[in-house]
Amino acid sequence: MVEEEEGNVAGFKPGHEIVSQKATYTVVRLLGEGGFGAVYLCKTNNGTQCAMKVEKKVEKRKIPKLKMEIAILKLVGNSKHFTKILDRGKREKEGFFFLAMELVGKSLVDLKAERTEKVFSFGTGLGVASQCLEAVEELHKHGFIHRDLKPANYACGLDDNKHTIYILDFGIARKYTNAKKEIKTPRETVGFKGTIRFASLSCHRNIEMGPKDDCESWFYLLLDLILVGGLPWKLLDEKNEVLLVKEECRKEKRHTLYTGLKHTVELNKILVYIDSQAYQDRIDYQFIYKSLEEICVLAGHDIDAPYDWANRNEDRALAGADEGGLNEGKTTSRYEFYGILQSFMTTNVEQSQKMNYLMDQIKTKRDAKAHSAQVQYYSFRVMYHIVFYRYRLKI
Ligand SMILES: Nc1ncnc2c1ncn2[C@@H]1O[C@H](COP(=O)(O)OP(=O)(O)OP(=O)(O)O)[C@@H](O)[C@H]1O
Repeated sequence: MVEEEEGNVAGFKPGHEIVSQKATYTVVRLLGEGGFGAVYLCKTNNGTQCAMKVEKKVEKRKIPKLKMEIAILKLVGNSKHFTKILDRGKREKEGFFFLAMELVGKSLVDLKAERTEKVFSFGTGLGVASQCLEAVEELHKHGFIHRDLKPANYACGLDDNKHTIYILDFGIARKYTNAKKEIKTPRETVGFKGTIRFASLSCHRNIEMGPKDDCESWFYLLLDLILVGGLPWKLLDEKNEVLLVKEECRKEKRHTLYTGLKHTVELNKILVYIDSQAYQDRIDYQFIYKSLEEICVLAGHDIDAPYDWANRNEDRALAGADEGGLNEGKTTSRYEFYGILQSFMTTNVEQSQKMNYLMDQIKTKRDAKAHSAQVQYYSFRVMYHIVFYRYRLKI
């Protein structure tokens, strides 16, 4: 995410207790870290598990990001695609805010990375994307835009909810309507918010974002779920270079958006519709759902069929979450090391994918010299993190 990066709370070790008026939460392990905090798998005193998001109190940040998350989760209530709030509060002395919420499963990035092809099957991709949009529609209905839609910010549910997709992380969401439910007057210029790969054209151009910009990011997300080669700007990191490719994909290079995909004419109609919308426009979500369904039918799939991961039993949140993780001493360090390593690998799945891509290029002898330098760079980064954490934890 491109924004200020500080205030992480990633220091809780397995066994650490967070006490609230409602319950005592024992940290089992780190689930992930983001720009503003960390998320832990916790156990309550009655044995139930939950996800605990923690944000360090930072003087500079007058309104904690968690406040926005809590406000949104409260607003949407029991909506299908949102995690339920279990507890929330502030630990004044330790200087952090927390939000205990319903535990969900793996993120779409993790689920995709588990597949040999590194993308979902066409049917799963379209079905999942349709649910992702339902979540966004709900958010828009309540007057908020997300501004950071990407596969990492969606996850599948656990157990009976494996077929449900949840939207996560409202840290940079923004209210786009006023108290009278009217659309706010757009600001003259705005700073870049979100993630370069999934950012809308307006976001790149510092233009006020509305619901249609979430939809544009959602469309990139849909392609990211099913495109074997990834989005055309996948290997670029520089904001302006990415914008240039996104613009080209609206003109002479439109076909490069759909390399290897079927039913591209129908898919492209969705993007044409999204691109035709303006900041203040009301989105016709039904048109998009119907289009996705029709594309599925054309491709011989059922949009509601079980997803690619339906028959897998293990869940990331629960894997390795046994009592051993709470032991003292060396075992604790080892678990912590695995937790950190896992979280590093999770947050760097994109880099791993980049490495895989580069390795393929080398195998096919395309520009081998340049690519092997990049592979060396990424391998070095992974090795550095492993050595650094082993040294820090003395294991
Ligand atoms: N309810 C949950 N259950 C299980 N895992 C979760 C839950 N909420 C978040 N996570 C995981 O925790 C990690 C960090 O979550 P999240 O993106 O919400 O944090 P963040 O600090 O707001 O990050 P960002 O930098 O994107 O703002 C992700 O890997 C996510 O999948």
